[in-house]
Amino acid sequence: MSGQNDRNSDRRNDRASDRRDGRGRQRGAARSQGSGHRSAAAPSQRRRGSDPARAVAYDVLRQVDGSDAYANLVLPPMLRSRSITGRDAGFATELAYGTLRMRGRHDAVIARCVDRHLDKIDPPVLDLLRLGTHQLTAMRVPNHAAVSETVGLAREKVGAGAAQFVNAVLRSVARTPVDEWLLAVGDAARATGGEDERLSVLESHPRWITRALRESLVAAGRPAEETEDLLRADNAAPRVTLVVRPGLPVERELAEIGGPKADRTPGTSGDGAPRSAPDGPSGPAGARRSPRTAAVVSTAAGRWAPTARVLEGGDPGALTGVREGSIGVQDEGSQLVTLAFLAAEIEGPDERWLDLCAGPGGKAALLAAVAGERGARVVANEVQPHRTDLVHRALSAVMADAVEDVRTGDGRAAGTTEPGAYDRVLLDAPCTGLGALRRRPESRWRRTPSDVGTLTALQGELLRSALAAVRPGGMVGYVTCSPHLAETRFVVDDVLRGRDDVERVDAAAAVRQVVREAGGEEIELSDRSDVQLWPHLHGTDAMHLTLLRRR
Ligand SMILES: C[S@@+](CC[C@H](N)C(=O)[O-])C[C@H]1O[C@@H](n2cnc3c(N)ncnc32)[C@H](O)[C@@H]1O
Repeated sequence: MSGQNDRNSDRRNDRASDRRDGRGRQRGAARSQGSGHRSAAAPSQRRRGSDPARAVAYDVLRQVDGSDAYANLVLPPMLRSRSITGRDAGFATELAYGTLRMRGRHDAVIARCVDRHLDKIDPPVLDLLRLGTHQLTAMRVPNHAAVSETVGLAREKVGAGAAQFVNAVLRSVARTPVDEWLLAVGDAARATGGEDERLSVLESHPRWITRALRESLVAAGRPAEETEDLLRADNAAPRVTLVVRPGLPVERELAEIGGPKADRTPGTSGDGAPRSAPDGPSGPAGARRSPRTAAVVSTAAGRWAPTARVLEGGDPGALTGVREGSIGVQDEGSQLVTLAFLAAEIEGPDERWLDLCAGPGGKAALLAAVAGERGARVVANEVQPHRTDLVHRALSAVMADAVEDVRTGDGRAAGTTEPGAYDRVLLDAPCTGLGALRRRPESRWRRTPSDVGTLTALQGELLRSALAAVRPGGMVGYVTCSPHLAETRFVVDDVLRGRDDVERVDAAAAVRQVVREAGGEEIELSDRSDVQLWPHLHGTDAMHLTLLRRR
């Protein structure tokens, strides 16, 4: 298209975008003619320039790229400070997180529309191209709104010259239908690197991660073809799951979440009626609707853990229970492995438990809540002082008797300084987090294969320490939120090699017991004694659990 045509088309687009709101939704005639609701702000204070939601997404991308920030830590306060709420907040979140997750695929598309290597494009300009490409290929934003709003943002952020470049590239992206783009970049990737490369580009994962996930799936007895489902699950926003910490909630808090977990009598629905068939009137299997209507948020029972409630609507931050700590936000897989660790039986006293790597305290709070019920005590240890503070906060609602100590220390020393001092030790090890990629949109691009080597060395040292800190007959739970074989099976095999004072315990049986007692559906696990959960199969993070008993 000639420059003149581009400019004419620009003007047409500008006119078109006048009749649409920032999301690309058609505005009503009265509204666009100015007779609709207007803000009380003076004209000079009304929106000028770029759309605030897109501006937030851009600022998040810049902080992630320029300051190594974590998107999930940067975005919520930014939305709050700019008073962006409701659908606008939802749009900004999908745009920021989605663009970060799908960066690999978007870059493959952008690369075919520019005449230079992407390294040669200024990072802020490249981020604008990614934002525009995400709207054009992965969101239901009309092409003209996606282009004109992103170009408007570009004018504001990087100047008119670079905005022209953004305009030209995004128009080029918009000219080809999405299916054709996917076919083109997929075929090109397959031609250079085979099926792994095609999947990696289309599902936007670094190739080494695709390979590692496929190997872990196959080792867990799953078909290699499931890799695609797993990668797709990493690209979907996870549902928010609450943990209702046992023994703590009072009636008011249960009412706030729209239905007490106490109603989860095995074999009945949430209101005590017989359980309906999966996907029957009560919704998907296990998702029983609450009978209460005046709740602050709407939730359904989790699929596996008796403590889990899946958020269906509302802001968990508005819950008294979340503010006071009797309810938390926690992946259901994390809840399940923690409860399974506690369900595995040990002989003798079961009174003193250690959480060796406790920060920020999600599992420690669940451990301590159960400890309160069982008359046990928890010591929570964390190496980073600022994360120890978070553990203190997470434990704020737990019965004081249930928490013996919260301390800052190197978990590798526990086995030497406190040998045989605990009945149970949970090691939720620092790991690559490859099992929680859906939660941390940028992390797949930050992690490198060399992280695996560094972390596995640390994991091995921590596991040796955990095994020394537990008494003979006591239980160690080795947990990671990574399914990478090097961080799971190989670390455990390596530590146990040549030792006859440790036996493996059937973690799968412990998980099944928790699920059964909660009245959940049958859980699909491999026939191994260790447990690997999967986002595409279980709807949880890919948590790993190995249980080990000291002889
Ligand atoms: C996977 S996170 C634990 C998550 C936590 N269990 C929860 O559920 O909230 C691992 C933690 O181990 C901590 N860590 C790393 N090296 C450690 C060490 N040598 N000793 C103790 N903690 C360590 C990290 O700072 C991080 O907070």
